[in-house]
Order: sequence, then C-alpha cells, then structure tokens
Amino acid sequence: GLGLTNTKDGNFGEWYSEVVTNGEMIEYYEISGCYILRPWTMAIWEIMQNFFDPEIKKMNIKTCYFPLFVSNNVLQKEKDHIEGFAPEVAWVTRSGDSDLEVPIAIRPTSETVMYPYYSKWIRGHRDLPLKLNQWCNVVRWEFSNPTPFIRSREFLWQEGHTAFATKEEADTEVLEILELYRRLYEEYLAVPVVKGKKSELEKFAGGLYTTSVEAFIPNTGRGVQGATSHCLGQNFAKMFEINFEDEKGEKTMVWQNSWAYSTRTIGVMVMVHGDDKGLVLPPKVSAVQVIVIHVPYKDADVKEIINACSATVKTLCDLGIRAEADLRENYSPGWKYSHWEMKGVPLRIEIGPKDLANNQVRAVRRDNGEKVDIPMADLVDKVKGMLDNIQQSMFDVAKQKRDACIQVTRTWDEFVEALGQKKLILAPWCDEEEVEKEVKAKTKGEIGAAKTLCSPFDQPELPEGTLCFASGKPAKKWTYWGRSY
Ligand SMILES: O=C(C[C@H]1NCCC[C@H]1O)Cn1cnc2c(c1=O)CCCC2
Ligand SMILES: [Mg+2]
Repeated sequence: GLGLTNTKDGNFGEWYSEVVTNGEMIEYYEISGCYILRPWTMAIWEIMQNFFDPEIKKMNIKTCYFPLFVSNNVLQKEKDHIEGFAPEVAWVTRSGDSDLEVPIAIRPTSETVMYPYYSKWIRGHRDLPLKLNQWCNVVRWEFSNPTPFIRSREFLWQEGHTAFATKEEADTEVLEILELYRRLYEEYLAVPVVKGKKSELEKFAGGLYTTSVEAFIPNTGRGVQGATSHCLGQNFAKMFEINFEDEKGEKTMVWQNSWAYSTRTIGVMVMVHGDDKGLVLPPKVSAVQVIVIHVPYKDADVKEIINACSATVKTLCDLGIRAEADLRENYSPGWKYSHWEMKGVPLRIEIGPKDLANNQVRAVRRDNGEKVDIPMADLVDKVKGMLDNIQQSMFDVAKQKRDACIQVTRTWDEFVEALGQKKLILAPWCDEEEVEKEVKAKTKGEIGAAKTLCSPFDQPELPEGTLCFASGKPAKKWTYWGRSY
C-alpha cells in the first residue's frame, strides 16, 4: 500500500529511510553510503543554489572549478589537517588493468587542491582579495552508519575559499557567510538554527576558529552541524606559502576563510518537518507548491471539472506559483491525496461537482491538514497567502519544538539526566579542552558521546561566580552540548 510502515516516533531511522524513498527524493544505490538524488531532491538543491549563488556573487565571490584528484604529497602537506581524517580519503590506484605509478586521492575537500595555485596567483596586494567558490561533489569514505543526505560517502556542496590582506576582512566575511547559512535554514528550509563558535576540540583542526549554524532533531535528541564558516588564519598561508607584498613592500601572509553547506541541509529539513504521512516540504523549496486534483462524480461532467483544474493551474502558474494538476484517470482521488501527501506538497486543491457549482475550490494544507473553501475569484490571493502562512507556520512550529527541547543544566547530574531525556543542553562551561574531553569520555556509550555543539554568539547572562557544570571551575561561557550526527 501507499502508507509508511514506520512512524516517526516509533522507529525514526526506518521512518526516515522510508520517507526519503517513498517521497521519491532518494533511491538506494548498490554501493553502500551512496545514494541516487532524484529530481524531487535536485529541485530543492537548485532552489537553494538560486538563492545562495547570487548572494555570494554580490560579495564579488567568483565561481571556479578545480580537479577532483589530489596528489598524495600535496594532500599530506598539512599534517594535523589530514592526520585525523586519513582513513576517510578514497584513492585511485589503477587505470584499466595497470597500477598507477603513484596513487591519486579523490578530493574530500579542496584546500590542498586549490592553495598551491593561490600561492602562484597571489603576488602583490593588488591580487587580493582572492575570493572563489566551487559547486562540486566530494568523497569521504565514512564508516559510521550511512544516512541519506546526513552522512554519505559522496555528497554535493559548495566550498568557498577566500584570501584577504587583513584579518579584519576575513573575520567580517566569516560572519556574512554564516548569516547566509542561517537564512538558508530559517527562511528557506523553515528550520531554526543556532549561530555560534565551535570549541577548540570541535573546530576544523587546520583553522584558526570555526563558526557554525547548529540544528537539532527533537525525535532523536541529536544536534546536527548545519553548515560551517571557518577562519583559517594564516595556517594554510604558512603551509602553502601564500603571501604578498603589502603597500610597504613587506612580504606578508594572507588571511583565509573557507566555508561550506552541503546536501546534508536537505536531510535536516526532512527530519525536522516530516510526519507519519511522509515528507512535509516548506513552500519556498518545494518543486510543486500546489497540486490540483479533480474529483470526478458519477454523472457529473468530468470534462468540465478537468477544464476547471487546468484553468486553476494556469492562473496560479501565471502568477509565479509552482502549481501542477494530477489528472490521471487510472488513479482515484484518494490514492492521489496520499501520493502527494507522501511527497510533501504544501497545498492540495480539490475540485469536484459542488465546488464547480459554487464556483469555489477546496484547499487542504499539508502541514496541519486544515481545509478551506476558496471562491474562484479570490484564488490567487488566498493561495499566495496560504503558502506564506504555511512557510511561517512550519518555522514557528519547528522553533517551538526545538525550544521545548532546550534544557539549562548547572550540575553534572542535571547534565546527565537531560542527556538521557534527549535534550539540547545549555550549560555554563570553563572552556577547558581537558574538561570537554572528559565529558566525552564519561558520556561515551552505544548511542555516542555528548560533545559541544557550539557556544552561541547570543550569550545569556553569566553571573559572577557561576561554576562550570562539569569541572566546578569558574564558568567562562554558555555552551550548547548534546549528542550529534
Ligand atoms: O573540510 C573541512 C574544512 C573546510 N573545507 C572546505 C569547506 C569548509 C570546511 O568544510 C574539514 N574536513 C572534513 N573532513 C575531511 C577533511 C577536512 O579537511 C580532510 C580529509 C578527509 C575528511
Ligand atoms: Mg567528517
């Protein structure tokens, strides 16, 4: 049958897998950890790209494309950048039936691919700022449980790599990009995120500091890193000798940033909004925003009803709404309702004989099931209004659910209890790496250890004398903790 066999609260992992498959977003592929991204997914990816790319173009960031392959010696250039990740690097060792002289790595990220050429291209201060972005795939041979969109061995992303003469310029751009990531999540995917700074332990080892937008999945009580914007400082400039002659003729190293969001964003959206009938898509990112379905009646003139449906679609499309009609004769209205609910189409319009007689249509919201009759005359305004309302309501509901999971804890016992209750924990922390490592060690278990997610830029009041929940030392900052993907 059409329905899901798992419920979101019953078996989240199985539910998620069914929803992305039955919703025709993903097809499982014969190689583990790899997934086919079907048009229903790529339409979302393209809508997001059509927001993000023009925004970074306004910042004079240009599109480039570097090769997929990385030579071994250049990949090994940065020891602490790569050592922790080495097992994840996939290698090409043969072509045809002959071995390659030297194995070639497939890019897991492109710092080491790009920066030797940044070194070549950047000579004087007039060559700065150099700001490039590429839309590509990367490969990381992950071993922990693969999850469509969230953790796959190949994924699509954009990776921005910028170089500046001063740290101030780099610091400014890090936050400009982070704001774009917040907008992607909150304004397009209707997913609330927290902007903050990663701890020294969780940051990108090759960088100076990492900022991120952090999402949260109430059902599993796990945080998920939504996107990252790193200031690399001069670390890579030192390694790859990327320097320039400043105005005074002094040789100076550049200050760099790198930032990315990936197809993981789509998985987060599905996890947050999906329900037991399938996907629930925010109107702004749905390939089809309105599906029009005719309700034939035994003796009614079905042709007239079908014409009304086609006319409705045309009216809506002419005003920029992504509307389609499902006029297939070989499926019942009920079957179609379930099908398009599974695909998460935000608004359904039904037109039957009585609707026609009353010169109205029946509109049904996917997010809360609300039904409303709309006079034909008001069709476009009402539908536009409903779509905007659905977008806002989906964000508000998700934010309310996420906020309900936030638990402030001040002691170890409170922390452990909140962790067991799948909470997103906000705790005062002494900001010592050893303490963070200890928390990880003490909460290690089947379902993973607790870690810091980020220290929110928006810090609550930290009264003098507040102590760290874990060490009892003077707390320095409020930090979000939790298990994560
Ligand atoms: O990729 C980054 C940092 C940076 N890369 C560019 C875009 C922004 C940001 O993700 C961190 N990172 C994660 N994962 C891996 C690597 C790695 O550098 C290197 C090797 C294999 C796996
Ligand atoms: Mg990783």
